[in-house]
Amino acid sequence: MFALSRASVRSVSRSALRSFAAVQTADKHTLILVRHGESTWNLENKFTGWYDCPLSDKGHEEVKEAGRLIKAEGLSADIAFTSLLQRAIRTLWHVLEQTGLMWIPVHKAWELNERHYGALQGLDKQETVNKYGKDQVLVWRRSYDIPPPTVDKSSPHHPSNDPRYAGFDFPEEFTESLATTLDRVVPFWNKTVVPEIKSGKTVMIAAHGNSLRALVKHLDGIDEATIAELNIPTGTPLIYELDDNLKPIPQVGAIAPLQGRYLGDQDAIRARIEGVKNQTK
Ligand SMILES: O=C(O)[C@@H](CO)OP(=O)(O)O
Repeated sequence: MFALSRASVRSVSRSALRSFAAVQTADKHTLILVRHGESTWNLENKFTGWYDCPLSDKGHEEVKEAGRLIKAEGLSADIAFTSLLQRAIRTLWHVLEQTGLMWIPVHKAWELNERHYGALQGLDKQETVNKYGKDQVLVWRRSYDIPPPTVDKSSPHHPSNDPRYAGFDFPEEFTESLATTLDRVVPFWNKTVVPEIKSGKTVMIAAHGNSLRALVKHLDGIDEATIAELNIPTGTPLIYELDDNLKPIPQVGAIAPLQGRYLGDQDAIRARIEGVKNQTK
C-alpha cells in the first residue's frame, strides 16, 4: 500500500529536482569583477593610485579580450559600477562593447578608485626599492594597515586639487592603506551595490588592483596576513557566484584564497599575477 509506481517515483524526483534547481537559481547571484587593463603607468612601473593615466596599447587589448571571455561564458549584466579613473572607465567601456551591453546603467564612484598612494604617486617602483629597500616598499604596497607617506594640499596629487572630487572632504594630509580603502569600498558595496544584487540584478564592477583586493577581502573573509600575498592581475574577469547572504559559493578552478574564478588561460593568469607581484623585486 505504500508502494509507488516507477512513474510516480520519476515524477516525484523530477519535480523535486525542479524545485531544487529553482532554489539554486533564486539563491545564486553572479558578480563580474574586472581589474582595469595595463595602464601607461603600470607599463612605466610607477606608483599610480589616483593619478588618472590611460590604458596602454596592451591594456586596451587585454580588456577587449576580457569582454570576449565574458561573452563566450554566456554571462551578462544588468548594471555596472566603476571608479572615477579613466583606466577603469575605459576598461568597462571595452567590456560593455564586447558583450553588447553598452546600454546598461553605469554608476561611477570615487569609492571604487584605486587606493591613494600618498607621496609615492608618480615614483618609479624600482627606484623606490633602491632608495628605501624592498621590505619597506613591500610594507607600503601590501601591508594591511600601514599607509605610505601622505600628501598635503600643496601637492597636485591631493584630491582637493582635482575638480572630480569637489564636494567630497578629504583629510589635509592624505594617503590610504588597504584598511582605509576597505573603509570606503565596503560601505559603498553594502549601501549601493548590495541592494541591486538583492533586487535580482547581475552586477559588473570594473575597478583597480587594491579596491578589488579590499572587496574580495570582505567577500571571501580573507585575513590580514593572507591578503598581503594576494595580487590581482590586470584585465582578467573574476567571476563570483554569491548565495542569498552574498557569501561566495566556491567555484571550481578558483585560485585560493579567492572563491571566485578567473576566466581565461590559467597559466597566463598566474603569470600576470606574478608580474604584479614582481613590480618591486
Ligand atoms: O600603483 C598602483 O596604484 C597599484 C596598482 O597598479 O600598484 P600596486 O600593485 O603596487 O599596489
